[in-house]
Parts: sequence; C-alpha cells; structure tokens
Amino acid sequence: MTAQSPLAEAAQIPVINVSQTDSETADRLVDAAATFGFVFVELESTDINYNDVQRMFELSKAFFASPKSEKAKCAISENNRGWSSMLSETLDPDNQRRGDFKEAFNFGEFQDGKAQQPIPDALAAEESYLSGFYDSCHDLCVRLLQLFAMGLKIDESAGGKHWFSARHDRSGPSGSILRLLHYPVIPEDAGYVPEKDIRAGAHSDYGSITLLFQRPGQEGLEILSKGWQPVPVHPDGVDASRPPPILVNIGDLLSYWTGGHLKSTVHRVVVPASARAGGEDRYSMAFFCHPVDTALLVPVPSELLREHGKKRGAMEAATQGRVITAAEHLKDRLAATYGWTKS
Ligand SMILES: O=C(O)CCC(=O)C(=O)O
Ligand SMILES: [Fe+2]
Repeated sequence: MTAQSPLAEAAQIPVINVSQTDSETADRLVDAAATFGFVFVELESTDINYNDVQRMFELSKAFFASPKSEKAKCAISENNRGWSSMLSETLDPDNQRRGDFKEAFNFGEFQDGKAQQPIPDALAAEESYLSGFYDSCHDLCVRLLQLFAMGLKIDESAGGKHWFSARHDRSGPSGSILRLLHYPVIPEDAGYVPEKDIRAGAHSDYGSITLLFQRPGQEGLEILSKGWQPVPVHPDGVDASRPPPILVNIGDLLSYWTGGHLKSTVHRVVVPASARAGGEDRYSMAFFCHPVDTALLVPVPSELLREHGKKRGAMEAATQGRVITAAEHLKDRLAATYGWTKS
C-alpha cells in the first residue's frame, strides 16, 4: 500500500447544482463522470434535507456506540445486510495485511416502511424514519440517472431520459444498500502502520451510482486520479458554513454498462495526514444505488457512446452474445470482497 503524501493536491472535482433537469446540467454531470468518476452535488439543490442528514448521523453514532453484543445480533450475512465489525471487511485483499479499520451497517430495501432484516435495538424506534431517508436517497439517484441519460443522449425511441430510471424503478428486489460507516480513532496499541493498514482499502463501488455523505472536519477519502488525491468534505468554492455537498460517484456496473465511458474510480479512506496520531472518529453514509436484479446489462442505446466508439463492457459482451443481469454482476463483485463462494 502506498503511503499517503501530505503534499498531494486535492482532486478538482466539479460542484454541480442539480435543481434544473436541463441539458446543460446533464452535460456537466456526464463530463465530470467521464473525467473523474466523481462529482459533488450541492445538497441545497436536491430534495434531501440537511436536518435529515444530521439526524441520520446522530442515529448512526448512537448505533455504533451500542454494545458489541447488540450489534452482533444483526451481523452481516450473505444477503449483504447488517453489521460488519472492525477489520472484518477487506476491500483491497491483494494489498492489505489485515481488514479495514472500520465498522458498518447495511440496510437493504424497506417494504412499506419496514426493514426486511433484523434491526438493532438502538435503531428499532426509527425504522420508518430510516425507510424515509432510504427513499429520498433513491429518489435523488433516479433524478441523477435521468440527467445521466440526457447527457448520454440515449435514443428517444428506446426511452430517452427514462432509460436508466426505468431499470431502477423498485418493481422488484435490487442490490441497493444504505450504509452507515464508522471509522473510530485508532487505538495506540492497534499497531496501525499507515503504509500497511488502512481505514477502507482501495476499491471501486459495485453499483450504478453512489451517494456519499461526509461530515465537516472528518476528512480521509482519497481517489486514485493523478496518484492518490484527497477529496475534501468542503471543496474549493463551497463555504465551510454550508452543508457539505453530496459526493456522487459512478460504480462498476454503470461503467460496464456504458462501455467504460463513465468511470468507476478507485478510492480509499485513510487517516488524513493532517490528523493527530490515530485520527478523529470519521462517520460517513453511503447510498449504493443498483438497478433491479433482473435488469439486463445490454449496451446503452446512446448517441454519445456510439460517437465515442465505446466497445468494452456491455458492448463487448453483447457482440459475444453474452448479456448478464444486474444481480449476476453484483454477485461476482461481492464474492471477491468477502471471500464468499459463488454458488
Ligand atoms: O467512508 C467513505 O468516505 C467511503 C466509503 C466507501 O467508499 C464505501 O463504503 O464504498
Ligand atoms: Fe466506495
């Protein structure tokens, strides 16, 4: 694992206001996704309320502070739902000597406001609230996917701006996950060596798009662009008194679907060079949006992709007569991360 460089320049990821569903916004989103694979979206330009984000972080804090024995009752299983403990997940198995210095809780889909998995005691009273937050994340993803479809100039005859969103319509199960993350201060006796250990190993996300919520003063995310570059919580030009923008990134599935035009950029979480030894606690929240399981990853019928002559991913597979579903794509990626067998 490469040591973090305190001198690395912050990635210049654009910050976009998405209040208008117009072609200019769509083009800017597609450009950012094709260049960086990451884009900041102004929280105030979305329907997500900052009070709700802050309340979610309060709930997250309360859950992670609850006794281990309580959390263990909801341990993660092969359905990718539940609690994963410190060091149990290894996002970069080829380069890590031990697991990620983080714990997390994954919520799968809710049905009629009810979780389809055991809910920890600390969150039991908040089930419908959590479900509402999940819905607002999904709604934002749908809107962003419409903008991506517009920016890619998907053929009107095939569904135009609704081409992606129709495949994320919640008509059946999907791999979508709302994930709470906690990176505790690293205890002195943990033998943490920054060159060998990491909070979240280098990886790319698996789904279509990811929304990432970060907290002021809790830095640590880096993207692999021109070397490892830190991603600030408040990028240049966004006043630190404003809510941090939502960081949106492209996952492997959407990159595959678009023949690699939209980039699924490798990223990781470190103890920031500026932090004191062991760092501060970092809390973040991610919403990983996936198509419905049965969605076929056929080539996206896009004028822009045809112009770019994209031939990889879904385009290449289709020429070989091989079309996989969203569920098959996800299963392969999860098996690689958790060492789960493919059955
Ligand atoms: O906590 C973060 O900022 C990033 C988390 C992440 O990349 C992930 O869970 O996929
Ligand atoms: Fe990630």
